[in-house]
Amino acid sequence: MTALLDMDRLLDDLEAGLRKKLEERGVTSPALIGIRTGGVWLADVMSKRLGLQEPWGELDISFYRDDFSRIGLNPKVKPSSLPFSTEDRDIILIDDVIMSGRTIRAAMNEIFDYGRPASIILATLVDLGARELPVQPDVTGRVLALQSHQRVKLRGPDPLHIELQETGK
Ligand SMILES: O=P(O)(O)OC[C@H]1O[C@H](OP(=O)(O)OP(=O)(O)O)[C@H](O)[C@@H]1O
Ligand SMILES: O=c1cc[nH]c(=O)[nH]1
Repeated sequence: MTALLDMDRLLDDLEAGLRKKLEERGVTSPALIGIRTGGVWLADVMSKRLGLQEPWGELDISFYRDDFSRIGLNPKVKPSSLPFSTEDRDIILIDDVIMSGRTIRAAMNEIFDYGRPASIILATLVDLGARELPVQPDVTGRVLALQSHQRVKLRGPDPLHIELQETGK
């Protein structure tokens, strides 16, 4: 296990970036959605930091993954829970990590099944690059370049830490 980053600073940077983006876009009443599982604790933390009054939502994108027919359904999958319609809303979509972009592609497909949003701001705590789809975060805490055999796992919120994993490939 390796602590690669100052996690408090990372959260501060993500919050500051989000505040700036919301101001730029003139968004005053965003609806926040976290992607399970890594985006859920982060949605909770950011909702509090941004002082959002409305409950945030959780997306489980398992059914929307592009390899669903290959991997089938994990028994731990729970239905998504959005306590609001996304129709005409300004959405903050949040996740701990972005790499290929496939999770975000799946999340956006699911969001549109709940209604057509007015806009989406994508925020990720860590951006690993190595994109396979043209999906970029609007706000990110830190860009981190890994070697091809490395992966990271973010765990939070208490204690908030990042694990570096060697895949052996
Ligand atoms: O951009 P991508 O290549 O799709 O990778 C990003 C996703 O990978 C991790 O999720 P994971 O599938 O490991 O599940 P978890 O959130 O339950 O840890 C992370 O939390 C992101 O959701
Ligand atoms: O290293 C990685 C790659 C994708 N998603 C993660 O959470 N970590």
